[in-house]
Amino acid sequence: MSLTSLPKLNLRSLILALAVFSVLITLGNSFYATYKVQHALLINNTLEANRVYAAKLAEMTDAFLKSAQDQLAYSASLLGSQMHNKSALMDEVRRLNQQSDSFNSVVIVDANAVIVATSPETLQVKGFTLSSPGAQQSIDAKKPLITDPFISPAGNYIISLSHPIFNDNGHYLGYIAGTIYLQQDNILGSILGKHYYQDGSYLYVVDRHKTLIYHPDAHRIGQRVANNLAIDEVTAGTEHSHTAINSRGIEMLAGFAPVTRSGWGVVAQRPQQATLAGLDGHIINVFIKSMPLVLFTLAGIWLSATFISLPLWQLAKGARLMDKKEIQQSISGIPSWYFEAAQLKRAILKGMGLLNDKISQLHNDSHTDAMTGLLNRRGMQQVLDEYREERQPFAIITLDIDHFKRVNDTHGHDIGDKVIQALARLMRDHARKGDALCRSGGEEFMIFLPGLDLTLALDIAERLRLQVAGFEMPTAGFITISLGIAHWPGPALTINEALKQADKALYLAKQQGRNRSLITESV
Ligand SMILES: Nc1nc2c(ncn2[C@@H]2O[C@H](COP(=O)(O)OP(=O)(O)OP(=O)(O)O)[C@@H](O)[C@H]2O)c(=O)[nH]1
Repeated sequence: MSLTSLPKLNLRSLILALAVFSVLITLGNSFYATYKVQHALLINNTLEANRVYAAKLAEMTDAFLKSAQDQLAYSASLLGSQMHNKSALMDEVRRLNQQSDSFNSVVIVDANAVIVATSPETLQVKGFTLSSPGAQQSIDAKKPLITDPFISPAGNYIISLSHPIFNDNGHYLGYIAGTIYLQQDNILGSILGKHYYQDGSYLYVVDRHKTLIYHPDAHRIGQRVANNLAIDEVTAGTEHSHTAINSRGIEMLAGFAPVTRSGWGVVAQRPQQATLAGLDGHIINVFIKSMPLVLFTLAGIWLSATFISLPLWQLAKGARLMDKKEIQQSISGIPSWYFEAAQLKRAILKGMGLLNDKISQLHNDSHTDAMTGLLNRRGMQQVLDEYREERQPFAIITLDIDHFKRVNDTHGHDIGDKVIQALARLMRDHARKGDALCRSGGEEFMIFLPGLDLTLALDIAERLRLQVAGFEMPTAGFITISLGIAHWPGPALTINEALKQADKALYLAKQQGRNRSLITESV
Protein backbone atom coordinates (compact mmCIF):
# COMPACT_ATOMS: atom_id res chain seq x y z
CA MET A 1 0.00 0.00 0.00
CA SER A 2 1.46 3.34 -0.96
CA LEU A 3 1.48 6.31 1.42
CA THR A 4 -0.85 8.28 -0.77
CA SER A 5 -3.53 5.58 -0.59
CA LEU A 6 -3.61 5.76 3.23
CA PRO A 7 -6.53 7.68 4.75
CA LYS A 8 -5.46 11.26 5.50
CA LEU A 9 -5.09 12.16 9.17
CA ASN A 10 -6.21 15.60 10.22
CA LEU A 11 -4.10 18.07 12.21
CA ARG A 12 -6.19 17.68 15.37
CA SER A 13 -5.70 13.90 15.37
CA LEU A 14 -1.97 14.38 14.81
CA ILE A 15 -1.65 16.92 17.65
CA LEU A 16 -3.77 14.68 19.87
CA ALA A 17 -1.76 11.57 19.01
CA LEU A 18 1.52 13.41 19.62
CA ALA A 19 0.33 14.87 22.92
CA VAL A 20 -1.18 11.61 24.18
CA PHE A 21 1.99 9.75 23.16
CA SER A 22 4.10 12.32 25.06
CA VAL A 23 1.86 12.13 28.13
CA LEU A 24 1.99 8.32 28.15
CA ILE A 25 5.78 8.22 27.68
CA THR A 26 6.24 10.81 30.45
CA LEU A 27 3.86 8.93 32.75
CA GLY A 28 5.50 5.59 32.04
CA ASN A 29 8.90 7.13 32.60
CA SER A 30 7.94 8.74 35.89
CA PHE A 31 6.26 5.56 37.13
CA TYR A 32 9.34 3.56 36.20
CA ALA A 33 11.62 6.12 37.90
CA THR A 34 9.34 6.20 41.00
CA TYR A 35 9.36 2.41 41.10
CA LYS A 36 13.14 2.28 40.83
CA VAL A 37 13.69 4.98 43.46
CA GLN A 38 11.18 3.40 45.87
CA HIS A 39 12.72 -0.02 45.26
CA ALA A 40 16.21 1.23 46.08
CA LEU A 41 14.91 3.25 49.03
CA LEU A 42 13.06 0.30 50.56
CA ILE A 43 16.05 -1.99 50.19
CA ASN A 44 18.55 0.55 51.51
CA ASN A 45 16.29 1.53 54.42
CA THR A 46 15.71 -2.10 55.36
CA LEU A 47 19.42 -2.91 55.12
CA GLU A 48 20.26 0.08 57.28
CA ALA A 49 17.47 -0.69 59.79
CA ASN A 50 18.70 -4.27 60.07
CA ARG A 51 22.31 -3.12 60.56
CA VAL A 52 21.29 -0.68 63.30
CA TYR A 53 19.09 -3.33 64.87
CA ALA A 54 21.87 -5.96 64.79
CA ALA A 55 24.30 -3.42 66.27
CA LYS A 56 21.87 -2.63 69.07
CA LEU A 57 21.38 -6.29 69.92
CA ALA A 58 25.12 -6.97 69.69
CA GLU A 59 25.63 -4.13 72.16
CA MET A 60 22.96 -5.55 74.50
CA THR A 61 24.52 -9.03 74.26
CA ASP A 62 27.94 -7.55 74.96
CA ALA A 63 26.55 -5.70 78.00
CA PHE A 64 24.97 -8.92 79.26
CA LEU A 65 28.26 -10.84 78.88
CA LYS A 66 30.14 -8.12 80.75
CA SER A 67 27.60 -8.14 83.58
CA ALA A 68 27.68 -11.96 83.73
CA GLN A 69 31.47 -11.97 83.81
CA ASP A 70 31.44 -9.33 86.55
CA GLN A 71 29.10 -11.49 88.61
CA LEU A 72 31.36 -14.52 88.17
CA ALA A 73 34.44 -12.44 89.02
CA TYR A 74 32.82 -11.31 92.22
CA SER A 75 31.89 -14.86 93.21
CA ALA A 76 35.40 -16.08 92.32
CA SER A 77 36.91 -13.44 94.59
CA LEU A 78 34.69 -14.65 97.47
CA LEU A 79 35.45 -18.29 96.84
CA GLY A 80 39.28 -18.01 96.96
CA SER A 81 39.20 -18.69 100.70
CA GLN A 82 36.15 -20.98 100.73
CA MET A 83 37.01 -23.83 98.37
CA HIS A 84 37.19 -26.27 101.27
CA ASN A 85 33.78 -25.12 102.63
CA LYS A 86 31.24 -27.20 100.72
CA SER A 87 28.21 -25.43 102.07
CA ALA A 88 29.66 -22.00 101.21
CA LEU A 89 30.25 -23.24 97.69
CA MET A 90 26.67 -24.48 97.45
CA ASP A 91 25.32 -21.22 98.83
CA GLU A 92 27.28 -19.26 96.27
CA VAL A 93 26.21 -21.31 93.22
CA ARG A 94 22.60 -21.21 94.43
CA ARG A 95 22.77 -17.44 94.94
CA LEU A 96 24.28 -16.85 91.53
CA ASN A 97 21.81 -19.10 89.76
CA GLN A 98 18.75 -17.81 91.48
CA GLN A 99 19.62 -14.14 91.86
CA SER A 100 19.49 -13.47 88.14
CA ASP A 101 18.34 -15.09 84.93
CA SER A 102 21.81 -14.86 83.46
CA PHE A 103 22.61 -18.59 83.59
CA ASN A 104 20.76 -21.85 83.18
CA SER A 105 23.14 -23.43 85.67
CA VAL A 106 26.15 -22.50 87.77
CA VAL A 107 28.99 -24.91 88.62
CA ILE A 108 32.20 -24.77 90.61
CA VAL A 109 34.96 -27.00 89.34
CA ASP A 110 38.21 -27.65 91.22
CA ALA A 111 41.67 -27.64 89.68
CA ASN A 112 41.32 -31.37 88.89
CA ALA A 113 38.20 -30.73 86.77
CA VAL A 114 35.94 -32.29 89.43
CA ILE A 115 32.56 -30.62 89.89
CA VAL A 116 32.34 -29.56 93.52
CA ALA A 117 29.07 -27.61 93.51
CA THR A 118 26.13 -27.18 91.09
CA SER A 119 22.93 -25.27 90.91
CA PRO A 120 20.38 -26.48 90.21
CA GLU A 121 21.25 -29.58 92.21
CA THR A 122 18.91 -31.62 90.02
CA LEU A 123 21.80 -31.89 87.59
CA GLN A 124 23.30 -34.58 89.76
CA VAL A 125 26.77 -34.17 88.34
CA LYS A 126 28.45 -33.25 91.58
CA GLY A 127 31.68 -35.27 91.94
CA PHE A 128 31.82 -35.79 88.23
CA THR A 129 35.18 -35.26 86.58
CA LEU A 130 34.82 -33.08 83.52
CA SER A 131 36.48 -34.04 80.29
CA SER A 132 34.55 -31.81 77.91
CA PRO A 133 36.50 -29.40 75.68
CA GLY A 134 34.74 -26.46 77.36
CA ALA A 135 35.89 -27.50 80.82
CA GLN A 136 39.41 -28.19 79.68
CA GLN A 137 39.42 -24.81 77.93
CA SER A 138 38.51 -23.05 81.18
CA ILE A 139 41.13 -24.94 83.25
CA ASP A 140 43.83 -24.36 80.67
CA ALA A 141 43.02 -20.68 80.28
CA LYS A 142 43.11 -19.79 83.99
CA LYS A 143 41.45 -16.54 83.09
CA PRO A 144 37.93 -15.31 82.39
CA LEU A 145 36.60 -17.19 79.41
CA ILE A 146 33.58 -17.62 77.18
CA THR A 147 33.82 -21.12 75.75
CA ASP A 148 32.84 -22.48 72.41
CA PRO A 149 29.59 -24.52 72.44
CA PHE A 150 29.99 -28.05 73.76
CA ILE A 151 27.93 -30.95 75.20
CA SER A 152 27.81 -30.86 79.00
CA PRO A 153 28.03 -34.00 81.22
CA ALA A 154 24.27 -33.62 81.73
CA GLY A 155 23.85 -33.85 77.96
CA ASN A 156 22.98 -30.20 77.29
CA TYR A 157 24.41 -28.22 74.40
CA ILE A 158 25.90 -25.26 76.19
CA ILE A 159 28.35 -22.43 76.28
CA SER A 160 29.96 -21.53 79.51
CA LEU A 161 31.23 -18.28 80.97
CA SER A 162 33.93 -19.08 83.53
CA HIS A 163 36.14 -17.21 85.91
CA PRO A 164 39.24 -18.75 87.62
CA ILE A 165 39.41 -19.04 91.42
CA PHE A 166 42.74 -18.28 93.06
CA ASN A 167 43.61 -18.37 96.79
CA ASP A 168 45.29 -15.52 98.52
CA ASN A 169 48.68 -16.87 97.44
CA GLY A 170 47.65 -16.81 93.83
CA HIS A 171 47.37 -20.59 93.68
CA TYR A 172 44.86 -21.82 91.10
CA LEU A 173 41.97 -23.64 92.79
CA GLY A 174 39.55 -24.15 89.91
CA TYR A 175 36.83 -22.03 88.36
CA ILE A 176 33.26 -20.93 88.71
CA ALA A 177 31.16 -21.10 85.54
CA GLY A 178 27.71 -19.99 84.50
CA THR A 179 26.24 -21.91 81.58
CA ILE A 180 23.76 -21.06 78.91
CA TYR A 181 21.75 -23.97 77.51
CA LEU A 182 21.62 -23.12 73.88
CA GLN A 183 18.73 -25.40 72.96
CA GLN A 184 16.47 -24.40 75.86
CA ASP A 185 15.02 -21.15 77.17
CA ASN A 186 17.97 -19.01 78.03
CA ILE A 187 19.10 -15.45 78.54
CA LEU A 188 19.98 -15.01 74.85
CA GLY A 189 16.39 -15.84 73.96
CA SER A 190 15.22 -13.26 76.49
CA ILE A 191 17.49 -10.60 75.00
CA LEU A 192 17.10 -11.45 71.32
CA GLY A 193 13.78 -13.25 71.00
CA LYS A 194 11.67 -10.35 72.25
CA HIS A 195 12.61 -8.30 69.23
CA TYR A 196 11.26 -10.73 66.72
CA TYR A 197 9.70 -9.10 63.67
CA GLN A 198 6.72 -10.16 61.61
CA ASP A 199 6.65 -11.06 57.87
CA GLY A 200 9.54 -13.51 57.82
CA SER A 201 12.10 -11.31 59.56
CA TYR A 202 14.32 -12.97 62.12
CA LEU A 203 17.76 -12.77 63.67
CA TYR A 204 20.36 -15.27 64.70
CA VAL A 205 23.73 -15.35 66.45
CA VAL A 206 26.84 -17.26 65.43
CA ASP A 207 29.95 -17.83 67.48
CA ARG A 208 33.39 -17.02 66.16
CA HIS A 209 33.54 -20.42 64.38
CA LYS A 210 30.31 -19.64 62.45
CA THR A 211 28.29 -22.06 64.56
CA LEU A 212 24.71 -21.00 65.25
CA ILE A 213 24.30 -20.38 68.97
CA TYR A 214 20.96 -18.60 68.74
CA HIS A 215 18.32 -19.12 66.04
CA PRO A 216 14.49 -18.92 66.15
CA ASP A 217 14.48 -22.42 64.69
CA ALA A 218 15.98 -24.36 67.65
CA HIS A 219 16.86 -27.30 65.39
CA ARG A 220 19.45 -25.24 63.65
CA ILE A 221 21.38 -24.36 66.79
CA GLY A 222 24.78 -26.02 66.70
CA GLN A 223 24.90 -26.06 62.88
CA ARG A 224 27.89 -24.50 61.23
CA VAL A 225 27.00 -22.08 58.42
CA ALA A 226 29.20 -22.04 55.36
CA ASN A 227 29.07 -19.87 52.22
CA ASN A 228 27.25 -16.99 53.82
CA LEU A 229 28.86 -13.65 53.14
CA ALA A 230 27.14 -11.91 56.05
CA ILE A 231 28.47 -14.52 58.50
CA ASP A 232 31.94 -14.43 56.97
CA GLU A 233 32.06 -10.68 57.44
CA VAL A 234 30.51 -10.48 60.91
CA THR A 235 32.83 -13.16 62.32
CA ALA A 236 35.71 -11.15 60.90
CA GLY A 237 34.50 -8.28 63.11
CA THR A 238 32.74 -6.18 60.46
CA GLU A 239 29.51 -4.28 61.05
CA HIS A 240 27.69 -3.83 57.76
CA SER A 241 24.67 -4.86 55.68
CA HIS A 242 23.98 -6.42 52.31
CA THR A 243 21.81 -8.93 50.55
CA ALA A 244 22.50 -12.59 51.28
CA ILE A 245 20.93 -15.91 50.31
CA ASN A 246 19.79 -17.87 53.36
CA SER A 247 19.95 -21.64 53.85
CA ARG A 248 16.57 -22.05 52.12
CA GLY A 249 17.73 -20.13 49.07
CA ILE A 250 15.68 -17.03 49.94
CA GLU A 251 17.19 -13.65 49.18
CA MET A 252 17.49 -11.75 52.46
CA LEU A 253 18.39 -8.19 53.37
CA ALA A 254 20.88 -8.78 56.19
CA GLY A 255 22.32 -6.31 58.67
CA PHE A 256 25.01 -7.64 61.01
CA ALA A 257 27.24 -6.56 63.85
CA PRO A 258 29.89 -8.35 65.95
CA VAL A 259 29.74 -8.92 69.72
CA THR A 260 33.35 -7.92 70.41
CA ARG A 261 33.65 -9.49 73.86
CA SER A 262 32.91 -13.02 72.59
CA GLY A 263 33.70 -12.85 68.87
CA TRP A 264 30.06 -13.70 68.11
CA GLY A 265 28.06 -12.11 65.36
CA VAL A 266 24.42 -10.95 65.42
CA VAL A 267 22.62 -11.06 62.07
CA ALA A 268 19.18 -9.45 61.60
CA GLN A 269 17.50 -10.12 58.29
CA ARG A 270 14.29 -9.71 56.39
CA PRO A 271 13.21 -11.38 53.11
CA GLN A 272 13.66 -9.02 50.18
CA GLN A 273 10.29 -10.12 48.83
CA ALA A 274 8.53 -9.10 52.07
CA THR A 275 10.28 -5.74 51.97
CA LEU A 276 9.11 -5.09 48.41
CA ALA A 277 5.66 -6.65 48.84
CA GLY A 278 3.90 -3.32 49.21
CA LEU A 279 5.75 -1.62 46.38
CA ASP A 280 3.53 -2.80 43.48
CA GLY A 281 0.43 -1.79 45.41
CA HIS A 282 2.03 1.54 46.20
CA ILE A 283 2.80 2.21 42.53
CA ILE A 284 -0.74 1.16 41.52
CA ASN A 285 -2.02 3.53 44.19
CA VAL A 286 0.10 6.36 42.78
CA PHE A 287 -1.23 5.49 39.31
CA ILE A 288 -4.86 5.58 40.49
CA LYS A 289 -4.34 8.82 42.41
CA SER A 290 -2.70 10.48 39.40
CA MET A 291 -5.50 9.40 37.02
CA PRO A 292 -7.82 12.40 37.62
CA LEU A 293 -4.99 14.81 36.79
CA VAL A 294 -3.98 12.72 33.76
CA LEU A 295 -7.56 12.67 32.47
CA PHE A 296 -7.89 16.39 33.15
CA THR A 297 -4.63 16.98 31.24
CA LEU A 298 -5.82 14.82 28.32
CA ALA A 299 -9.12 16.71 28.20
CA GLY A 300 -7.14 19.97 28.21
CA ILE A 301 -4.96 18.67 25.37
CA TRP A 302 -8.07 17.61 23.43
CA LEU A 303 -9.60 21.07 23.81
CA SER A 304 -6.31 22.80 22.93
CA ALA A 305 -5.82 20.55 19.89
CA THR A 306 -9.34 21.39 18.73
CA PHE A 307 -8.81 25.09 19.35
CA ILE A 308 -5.45 25.14 17.53
CA SER A 309 -6.51 23.01 14.60
CA LEU A 310 -9.99 24.53 14.09
CA PRO A 311 -8.91 27.52 11.91
CA LEU A 312 -6.72 25.30 9.70
CA TRP A 313 -9.46 22.66 9.49
CA GLN A 314 -12.04 25.30 8.48
CA LEU A 315 -9.64 26.81 5.93
CA ALA A 316 -8.92 23.36 4.48
CA LYS A 317 -12.66 22.64 4.26
CA GLY A 318 -13.21 26.03 2.63
CA ALA A 319 -10.40 25.43 0.15
CA ARG A 320 -12.01 22.12 -0.82
CA LEU A 321 -15.30 23.89 -1.62
CA MET A 322 -13.70 26.81 -3.46
CA ASP A 323 -16.07 26.44 -6.39
CA LYS A 324 -19.12 27.20 -4.20
CA LYS A 325 -20.33 30.80 -4.49
CA GLU A 326 -20.81 31.69 -0.83
CA ILE A 327 -17.57 30.08 0.35
CA GLN A 328 -15.50 33.26 0.05
CA GLN A 329 -17.67 34.94 2.66
CA SER A 330 -17.56 31.99 5.00
CA ILE A 331 -13.73 31.82 4.70
CA SER A 332 -13.58 35.52 5.58
CA GLY A 333 -15.47 34.72 8.78
CA ILE A 334 -12.98 32.06 9.99
CA PRO A 335 -11.27 33.37 13.15
CA SER A 336 -7.57 32.92 12.34
CA TRP A 337 -5.94 33.86 15.61
CA TYR A 338 -2.39 32.78 14.92
CA PHE A 339 0.17 33.69 12.29
CA GLU A 340 0.11 30.59 10.05
CA ALA A 341 -3.69 30.42 9.92
CA ALA A 342 -3.93 34.17 9.25
CA GLN A 343 -1.40 33.94 6.40
CA LEU A 344 -3.16 30.92 4.90
CA LYS A 345 -6.50 32.65 5.10
CA ARG A 346 -5.08 35.71 3.38
CA ALA A 347 -3.49 33.57 0.67
CA ILE A 348 -6.69 31.56 0.09
CA LEU A 349 -8.85 34.69 -0.11
CA LYS A 350 -6.37 36.37 -2.43
CA GLY A 351 -6.17 33.24 -4.59
CA MET A 352 -9.96 33.00 -4.70
CA GLY A 353 -10.22 36.69 -5.63
CA LEU A 354 -7.76 36.26 -8.48
CA LEU A 355 -9.47 33.09 -9.60
CA ASN A 356 -12.89 34.72 -9.56
CA ASP A 357 -11.58 37.73 -11.51
CA LYS A 358 -10.03 35.40 -14.02
CA ILE A 359 -13.18 33.34 -14.31
CA SER A 360 -15.39 36.39 -14.77
CA GLN A 361 -12.93 37.79 -17.30
CA LEU A 362 -12.96 34.51 -19.19
CA HIS A 363 -16.74 34.50 -18.95
CA ASN A 364 -16.89 38.04 -20.33
CA ASP A 365 -14.40 37.23 -23.05
CA SER A 366 -16.39 34.22 -24.13
CA HIS A 367 -19.60 36.26 -24.21
CA THR A 368 -18.23 39.45 -25.75
CA ASP A 369 -17.27 40.40 -29.28
CA ALA A 370 -13.64 41.46 -29.22
CA MET A 371 -13.93 44.12 -31.93
CA THR A 372 -16.92 46.06 -30.61
CA GLY A 373 -17.19 45.07 -26.95
CA LEU A 374 -20.86 44.17 -27.58
CA LEU A 375 -22.30 40.77 -26.74
CA ASN A 376 -21.43 38.01 -29.23
CA ARG A 377 -23.80 35.20 -30.18
CA ARG A 378 -23.05 33.23 -26.99
CA GLY A 379 -23.72 36.33 -24.88
CA MET A 380 -26.85 37.00 -26.84
CA GLN A 381 -28.10 33.47 -26.24
CA GLN A 382 -27.51 33.85 -22.49
CA VAL A 383 -29.54 37.08 -22.41
CA LEU A 384 -32.39 35.43 -24.32
CA ASP A 385 -32.31 32.42 -21.97
CA GLU A 386 -32.61 34.74 -18.99
CA TYR A 387 -35.61 36.56 -20.56
CA ARG A 388 -37.24 33.21 -21.27
CA GLU A 389 -36.70 31.97 -17.72
CA GLU A 390 -37.99 35.21 -16.26
CA ARG A 391 -40.80 35.45 -18.89
CA GLN A 392 -39.60 38.95 -19.55
CA PRO A 393 -41.35 40.47 -22.64
CA PHE A 394 -38.94 42.43 -24.85
CA ALA A 395 -38.68 44.22 -28.18
CA ILE A 396 -36.13 43.20 -30.84
CA ILE A 397 -34.32 45.56 -33.20
CA THR A 398 -32.19 43.80 -35.77
CA LEU A 399 -30.06 46.09 -37.96
CA ASP A 400 -27.63 45.77 -40.84
CA ILE A 401 -25.31 48.31 -42.55
CA ASP A 402 -26.48 49.11 -46.06
CA HIS A 403 -24.09 48.25 -48.88
CA PHE A 404 -21.29 47.59 -46.49
CA LYS A 405 -19.52 45.58 -49.16
CA ARG A 406 -18.90 48.84 -50.97
CA VAL A 407 -17.27 50.38 -47.89
CA ASN A 408 -14.91 47.44 -47.73
CA ASP A 409 -14.30 47.46 -51.42
CA THR A 410 -13.75 51.21 -51.55
CA HIS A 411 -11.76 51.87 -48.38
CA GLY A 412 -10.43 48.50 -47.39
CA HIS A 413 -11.25 46.03 -44.65
CA ASP A 414 -9.60 48.04 -41.86
CA ILE A 415 -11.76 51.05 -42.53
CA GLY A 416 -14.72 48.68 -42.68
CA ASP A 417 -13.78 47.50 -39.16
CA LYS A 418 -13.59 51.07 -37.93
CA VAL A 419 -17.09 51.74 -39.30
CA ILE A 420 -18.40 48.67 -37.45
CA GLN A 421 -16.77 49.92 -34.23
CA ALA A 422 -18.15 53.46 -34.70
CA LEU A 423 -21.64 52.07 -35.23
CA ALA A 424 -21.32 49.99 -32.06
CA ARG A 425 -20.38 53.17 -30.15
CA LEU A 426 -23.42 54.97 -31.50
CA MET A 427 -25.64 52.06 -30.49
CA ARG A 428 -24.17 52.09 -26.99
CA ASP A 429 -24.70 55.86 -26.70
CA HIS A 430 -28.34 55.40 -27.52
CA ALA A 431 -29.01 52.43 -25.31
CA ARG A 432 -30.81 52.53 -21.96
CA LYS A 433 -29.48 50.77 -18.90
CA GLY A 434 -30.80 47.23 -19.19
CA ASP A 435 -30.79 47.05 -23.00
CA ALA A 436 -28.72 44.22 -24.46
CA LEU A 437 -26.56 45.10 -27.51
CA CYS A 438 -25.22 42.29 -29.66
CA ARG A 439 -23.11 41.87 -32.77
CA SER A 440 -24.92 38.91 -34.27
CA GLY A 441 -22.86 38.66 -37.49
CA GLY A 442 -20.28 40.54 -39.62
CA GLU A 443 -22.13 43.85 -40.03
CA GLU A 444 -25.37 42.72 -38.40
CA PHE A 445 -26.47 43.78 -34.89
CA MET A 446 -29.35 43.18 -32.54
CA ILE A 447 -30.77 45.23 -29.71
CA PHE A 448 -33.06 43.69 -27.06
CA LEU A 449 -35.22 46.14 -25.18
CA PRO A 450 -36.88 44.50 -22.15
CA GLY A 451 -40.32 45.79 -21.26
CA LEU A 452 -40.74 47.84 -24.49
CA ASP A 453 -43.58 47.41 -26.98
CA LEU A 454 -43.33 47.66 -30.77
CA THR A 455 -44.25 51.32 -31.01
CA LEU A 456 -41.58 52.45 -28.57
CA ALA A 457 -39.06 50.12 -30.16
CA LEU A 458 -39.86 51.59 -33.55
CA ASP A 459 -39.23 55.09 -32.18
CA ILE A 460 -35.87 54.06 -30.81
CA ALA A 461 -34.98 52.31 -34.07
CA GLU A 462 -35.84 55.40 -36.05
CA ARG A 463 -33.82 57.65 -33.77
CA LEU A 464 -30.82 55.39 -34.13
CA ARG A 465 -31.22 55.19 -37.90
CA LEU A 466 -31.33 59.00 -38.18
CA GLN A 467 -28.40 59.37 -35.83
CA VAL A 468 -26.30 56.95 -37.92
CA ALA A 469 -27.33 58.56 -41.16
CA GLY A 470 -26.22 61.94 -39.82
CA PHE A 471 -22.91 60.69 -38.45
CA GLU A 472 -19.80 60.92 -40.60
CA MET A 473 -17.78 57.77 -40.28
CA PRO A 474 -13.98 58.03 -40.25
CA THR A 475 -12.72 57.92 -43.92
CA ALA A 476 -15.83 56.07 -45.11
CA GLY A 477 -18.06 59.12 -44.71
CA PHE A 478 -21.80 58.71 -44.28
CA ILE A 479 -23.51 55.31 -44.08
CA THR A 480 -27.06 54.16 -43.54
CA ILE A 481 -28.60 51.23 -41.75
CA SER A 482 -31.81 49.22 -42.20
CA LEU A 483 -33.73 47.95 -39.14
CA GLY A 484 -36.33 45.25 -38.54
CA ILE A 485 -38.43 45.38 -35.36
CA ALA A 486 -40.37 42.61 -33.58
CA HIS A 487 -41.72 41.85 -30.11
CA TRP A 488 -41.66 38.80 -27.81
CA PRO A 489 -44.74 39.01 -25.59
CA GLY A 490 -43.94 35.97 -23.46
CA PRO A 491 -44.31 32.18 -23.75
CA ALA A 492 -47.25 32.53 -26.19
CA LEU A 493 -44.60 32.88 -28.90
CA THR A 494 -41.21 31.24 -29.15
CA ILE A 495 -38.23 33.58 -29.05
CA ASN A 496 -37.00 32.03 -32.31
CA GLU A 497 -40.24 33.02 -33.96
CA ALA A 498 -39.86 36.58 -32.66
CA LEU A 499 -36.27 36.69 -33.99
CA LYS A 500 -37.47 35.46 -37.39
CA GLN A 501 -40.08 38.24 -37.45
CA ALA A 502 -37.35 40.80 -36.81
CA ASP A 503 -35.22 39.26 -39.61
CA LYS A 504 -38.18 39.31 -41.94
CA ALA A 505 -38.82 43.00 -41.17
CA LEU A 506 -35.14 43.78 -41.87
CA TYR A 507 -35.30 41.84 -45.14
CA LEU A 508 -38.36 43.89 -46.17
CA ALA A 509 -36.65 47.14 -45.17
CA LYS A 510 -33.73 46.21 -47.45
CA GLN A 511 -36.10 45.31 -50.23
CA GLN A 512 -38.00 48.52 -49.90
CA GLY A 513 -34.86 50.57 -50.56
CA ARG A 514 -32.87 50.41 -47.32
CA ASN A 515 -32.26 53.20 -44.70
CA ARG A 516 -35.58 52.50 -42.99
CA SER A 517 -37.19 50.76 -40.00
CA LEU A 518 -39.98 48.23 -40.43
CA ILE A 519 -42.17 46.16 -38.14
CA THR A 520 -43.41 42.72 -39.03
CA GLU A 521 -45.88 41.16 -36.67
CA SER A 522 -46.29 37.89 -38.44
CA VAL A 523 -43.93 35.88 -40.59
N1 LIG B 1 -14.50 45.15 -42.77
C1 LIG B 1 -15.30 44.12 -42.39
N2 LIG B 1 -16.17 43.65 -43.30
C2 LIG B 1 -17.03 42.65 -42.97
C3 LIG B 1 -17.00 42.06 -41.68
N3 LIG B 1 -17.97 41.09 -41.62
C4 LIG B 1 -18.57 41.05 -42.85
N4 LIG B 1 -17.99 42.01 -43.67
C5 LIG B 1 -18.31 42.30 -45.00
O1 LIG B 1 -19.62 42.85 -45.08
C6 LIG B 1 -20.13 42.68 -46.39
C7 LIG B 1 -21.53 42.28 -46.33
O2 LIG B 1 -22.03 42.29 -47.65
P1 LIG B 1 -23.44 41.83 -48.06
O3 LIG B 1 -23.92 40.73 -47.14
O4 LIG B 1 -23.38 41.38 -49.49
O5 LIG B 1 -24.35 43.04 -47.92
P2 LIG B 1 -24.12 44.58 -48.17
O6 LIG B 1 -22.98 44.80 -49.08
O7 LIG B 1 -24.05 45.26 -46.84
O8 LIG B 1 -25.47 44.92 -48.83
P3 LIG B 1 -26.83 44.92 -48.19
O9 LIG B 1 -26.78 44.29 -46.91
O10 LIG B 1 -27.70 44.17 -49.10
O11 LIG B 1 -27.18 46.35 -48.04
C8 LIG B 1 -19.22 41.63 -47.03
O12 LIG B 1 -18.42 42.21 -48.04
C9 LIG B 1 -18.36 41.12 -45.89
O13 LIG B 1 -17.05 40.75 -46.33
C10 LIG B 1 -16.06 42.58 -40.75
O14 LIG B 1 -15.97 42.13 -39.61
N5 LIG B 1 -15.26 43.60 -41.19
